[in-house]
Amino acid sequence: MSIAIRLESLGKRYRLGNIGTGTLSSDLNRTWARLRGKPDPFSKIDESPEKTEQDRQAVWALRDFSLDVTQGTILGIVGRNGAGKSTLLKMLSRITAPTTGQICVRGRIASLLEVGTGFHPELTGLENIYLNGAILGMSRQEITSRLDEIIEFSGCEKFIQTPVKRYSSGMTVRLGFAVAAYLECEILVVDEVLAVGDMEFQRKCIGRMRDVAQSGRTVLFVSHNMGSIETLCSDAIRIDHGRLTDQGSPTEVVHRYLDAEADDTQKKLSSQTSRHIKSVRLLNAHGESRDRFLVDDTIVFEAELASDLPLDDPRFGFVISKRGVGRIATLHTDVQYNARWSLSGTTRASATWHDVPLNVGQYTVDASLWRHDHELETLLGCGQFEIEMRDVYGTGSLPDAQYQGHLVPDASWTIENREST
Ligand SMILES: Nc1ncnc2c1ncn2[C@@H]1O[C@H](COP(=O)(O)OP(=O)(O)OP(=O)(O)O)[C@@H](O)[C@H]1O
Repeated sequence: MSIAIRLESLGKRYRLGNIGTGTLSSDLNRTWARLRGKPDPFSKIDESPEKTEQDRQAVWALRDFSLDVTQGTILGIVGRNGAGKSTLLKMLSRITAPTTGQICVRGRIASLLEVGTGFHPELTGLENIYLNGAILGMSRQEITSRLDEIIEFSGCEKFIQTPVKRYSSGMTVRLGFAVAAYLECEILVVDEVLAVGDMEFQRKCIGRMRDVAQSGRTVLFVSHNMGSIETLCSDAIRIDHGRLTDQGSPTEVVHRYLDAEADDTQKKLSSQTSRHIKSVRLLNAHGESRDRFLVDDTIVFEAELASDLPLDDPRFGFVISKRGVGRIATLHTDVQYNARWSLSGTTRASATWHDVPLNVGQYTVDASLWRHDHELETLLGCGQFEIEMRDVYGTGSLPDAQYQGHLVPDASWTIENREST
């Protein structure tokens, strides 16, 4: 098989803006010092003197990145937030230029990155299809021959003469995907598109990406949804702090990634000095340490508690909060454990939350130990986890956390038609 993409020692450095000091006079002082070639009077004392000013104001989003992708591969790209995945795709799509290294690509690249990238908001859906086709170097006739497929896949036929700025984010993604997947290209680059849109749309996208790869084209696919990486991709890589850290079959790469993430959380916890709450772990129903779950999964919240002196009648609990929303639920011995207990030596306390009905999102866990009304210790954010989507109702329609709330209720409907008399 021939090589479709070759990346050689690729690197991307972003320059960071100078953050203000907080007062106008200090900002002027800093500028005056810089103009005279003097050191910044407000620099932090732990900044190492060997680092140049340029180093300090820059972040390497991707560094020394070399990779060959063979034609016809569906390459899954995993890595935590800020690892450098989008930067890689943006460089491939020529949205941003590399700072170092080389990109050799055989063929045209169609990409679907953030929602709406590549669309002109004032132009209609139809005009945008022609615009994107023209950017890929297709003739008007070639684009016209693909038009029906694109419009049908997008499901936007009624609105195809409407400016894209009036589209909902779901419609924009559907049209964006259709344009990227049906226009003539040899390489398709897709960033996190499945996070938007419903189950039916996801199925269609996955099917289409498979078709694209079967016709010998190459697909690069970034997702935080490990399930879709495993089912869709033929190969996978992991990026960590801008570097390529793993490569192999999707199942192997995903498992090693999840294990490393779980280990990392554990290390962070053990570096916190705490007197009583020694560690907090999240486990799945099989007792495996995890920080990603699906809607309706069972999650076990487990803490190791310690006390030099025996402690009678302690009170212990976990508070689960959703990022940007606040407290969502509490698991607490006060209300859920109906027996007396004590803390002596090391004690393991675990709360099993069955069929967790939390909607997609990122959650944090605080742990708190009390005795009577006296707070002994609270660890804020000592655990975190992510809930990923699952078709819990088997209807193909998913509740969107933004519109339908943060819970996925275990509900069923009865609808009866009464004869009108
Ligand atoms: N335009 C920019 N200016 C400065 N820094 C940037 C810019 N874009 C990205 N970065 C930084 O580069 C690093 C890699 O970011 P990137 O968006 O590629 O990560 P990612 O793996 O795609 O993350 P996510 O999964 O959250 O989308 C991060 O530290 C980010 O803050």
